[in-house]
Amino acid sequence: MSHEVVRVERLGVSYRVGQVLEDISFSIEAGDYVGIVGPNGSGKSSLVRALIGLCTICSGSASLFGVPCSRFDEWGRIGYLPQNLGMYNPVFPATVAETVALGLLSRKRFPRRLNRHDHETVERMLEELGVSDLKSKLIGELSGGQQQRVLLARALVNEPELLILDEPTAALDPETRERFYRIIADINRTRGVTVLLVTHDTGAIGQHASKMLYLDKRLLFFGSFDEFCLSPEMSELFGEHSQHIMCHRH
Ligand SMILES: Nc1ncnc2c1ncn2[C@@H]1O[C@H](COP(=O)(O)OP(=O)(O)OP(=O)(O)O)[C@@H](O)[C@H]1O
Repeated sequence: MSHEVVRVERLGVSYRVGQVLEDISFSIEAGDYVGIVGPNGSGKSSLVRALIGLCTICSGSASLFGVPCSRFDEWGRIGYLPQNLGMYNPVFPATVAETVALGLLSRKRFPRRLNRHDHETVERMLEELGVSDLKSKLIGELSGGQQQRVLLARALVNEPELLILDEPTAALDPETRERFYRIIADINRTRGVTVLLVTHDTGAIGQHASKMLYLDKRLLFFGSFDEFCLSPEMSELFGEHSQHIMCHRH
């Protein structure tokens, strides 16, 4: 039985302004923790967004759990934490607890109602991410870092099999960032959840990722973390200093 979670073949992605990704091919197995790196504007967010149908695939193909992305609809198996913060208007009419509870609806069939067990699950997740005391506040009233924690709780509440995190720690203070990475590493190790992490945070990726994917419109590297550290091409592209920090801390 195949344990392939993501397969991408000769993928191209374009916006109205033109093509931003070309000829990308790789596959990710269940339990992998993949660090996606590359310069600003290299297409990292576009790649993960294409997987979940948020931008247009103009050539090639991509599949999730063996199903072409265009037909995939088991969204409860995926937790996604988008890059953009501050997307909630201060008067957006949802509390923190309601926002996290929304994450549970994707696994439910009609009528999509939450039961007592669901509410307990939400409480537990809020607790785990240290935001229980904020649960009755409107999501738009929180700081960027607090919103980020709540959105992570929403991404995790379903116990997803694939977790896609797009620069998740940008707004977090150092202590919360550490805690955040510990939680992700823990669910990867103990529950075998596959993780795709887009980040510029070289230290964190060195501590946790088992595989690396380096993009710059094209796929310039995909392989194990150790191969990445030994690659002279990556030293040149990534910068010896960044590569050293990353590899030294592993
Ligand atoms: N919605 C959009 N419409 C048009 N062009 C876009 C859109 N989103 C991204 N782009 C363009 O696509 C290219 C890749 O952007 P993307 O956000 O995928 O890069 P990234 O590697 O995630 O960058 P960063 O590290 O800065 O977050 C950039 O040139 C960007 O301007």
